[in-house]
Amino acid sequence: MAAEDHQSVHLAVFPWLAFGHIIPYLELSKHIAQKGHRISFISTPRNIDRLPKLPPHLSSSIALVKIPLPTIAELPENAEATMDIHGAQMDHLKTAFDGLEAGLTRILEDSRPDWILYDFAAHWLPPVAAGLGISRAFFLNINACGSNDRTKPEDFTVPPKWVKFETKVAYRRYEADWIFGAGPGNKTGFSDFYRLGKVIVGCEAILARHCYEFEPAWLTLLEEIHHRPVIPLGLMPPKVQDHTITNDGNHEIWTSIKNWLDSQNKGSVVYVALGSEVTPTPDQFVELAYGLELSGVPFFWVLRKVSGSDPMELPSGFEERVSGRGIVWRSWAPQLEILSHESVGGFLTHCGWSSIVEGLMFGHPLITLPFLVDQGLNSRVVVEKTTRSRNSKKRARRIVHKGLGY
Ligand SMILES: C[C@@H]1O[C@H](OP(=O)(O)OP(=O)(O)OC[C@H]2O[C@@H](n3ccc(=O)[nH]c3=O)[C@H](O)[C@@H]2O)[C@H](O)[C@H](O)[C@H]1O
Repeated sequence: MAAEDHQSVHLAVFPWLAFGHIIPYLELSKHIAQKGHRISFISTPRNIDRLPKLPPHLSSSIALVKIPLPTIAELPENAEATMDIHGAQMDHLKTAFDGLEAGLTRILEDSRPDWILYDFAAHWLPPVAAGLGISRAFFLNINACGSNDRTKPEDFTVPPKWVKFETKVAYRRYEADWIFGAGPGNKTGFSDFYRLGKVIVGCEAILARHCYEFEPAWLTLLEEIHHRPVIPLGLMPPKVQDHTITNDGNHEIWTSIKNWLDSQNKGSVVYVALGSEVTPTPDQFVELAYGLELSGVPFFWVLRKVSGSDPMELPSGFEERVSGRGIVWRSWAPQLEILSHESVGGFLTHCGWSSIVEGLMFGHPLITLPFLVDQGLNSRVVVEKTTRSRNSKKRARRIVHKGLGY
């Protein structure tokens, strides 16, 4: 709603620490600021410093507010900026995130925004905001089917009993076990689903990075089971220029990557990336390397540097054997730029929701390799939705762009 139709409102925006959340939250903040409203975008200093540059005309409407993450001995120095953490360290990161409660409460007490837009992890936030008279919305930037809670692993391997429409979207048993393993075993004792349940119960509206054109059933179900308005925002396909993480020496990086892509045949390269939170086990990692080697196709593999776990060694002689045909990239990659290059012809993805949207917006065939959280569901939803039609590439592009009226 444009501000001139109503008075301008002030929204505090508080995403989870991974860039798969931060980027869509920042995109949404820009759309809202564009309508004449004021934003306080809150995250840790390192994440704020790495945000893509704001468009000059919005910089006065979007305040970037830094809130230092409490230091936890078990966490590497810049854990939230790189997400190069795994297993128990993710639990420690969520404990550190919970340690932001006092600082965020002070920010809200001082600035008194009209609304706060928050993410799945801040289970403690709704009562704090309600106590200050601040209205609350939860921005669900994962697939709508990822938010339906269950109570034990086996419940996850079939669609929930309250789903009345035909679907095969459910977890594999190993994915369901991961969810429970990430829950009771972790330091804070909260599983992601516990956090999700608390933030949904505590909000007055759910904004969803989704659109009825992609699939209406889960969105409608969300409203029915949570008895709250669900506002689909569309799939929010980002613009390349709005996506570039700053101060990572981007221009030189992109130039070197582009030169290699330019040397490959059109549509020949498989782009391989597992988002900002996934750390494969050493065995999974080696299997992925052998798979790429045996495929015989050119590839660009974004390889997560892992801290605090077993060394992730590539099979001996791997890089020599694939030299010239495959690139192993060991730091943050300009993903959107790479996906936009004409030499890329396929995307092997962990099925993080942002990566799926980005793969679909360029009409790339997706090779789905889900690992955790909602990724298994995202994989099944995409397969269920985009393989039905004859020309799924065109349909995928159309759905993504129609979703936000692009
Ligand atoms: C939403 C949810 O949060 C997490 O997202 P995660 O960061 O892992 O993955 P994406 O959602 O693809 O988001 C990753 C984002 O980082 C960008 N990127 C990543 C790596 C890189 O080297 N360069 C980049 O530009 C990428 O373009 C995308 O925008 C969980 O997985 C969850 O499953 C997912 O649905």
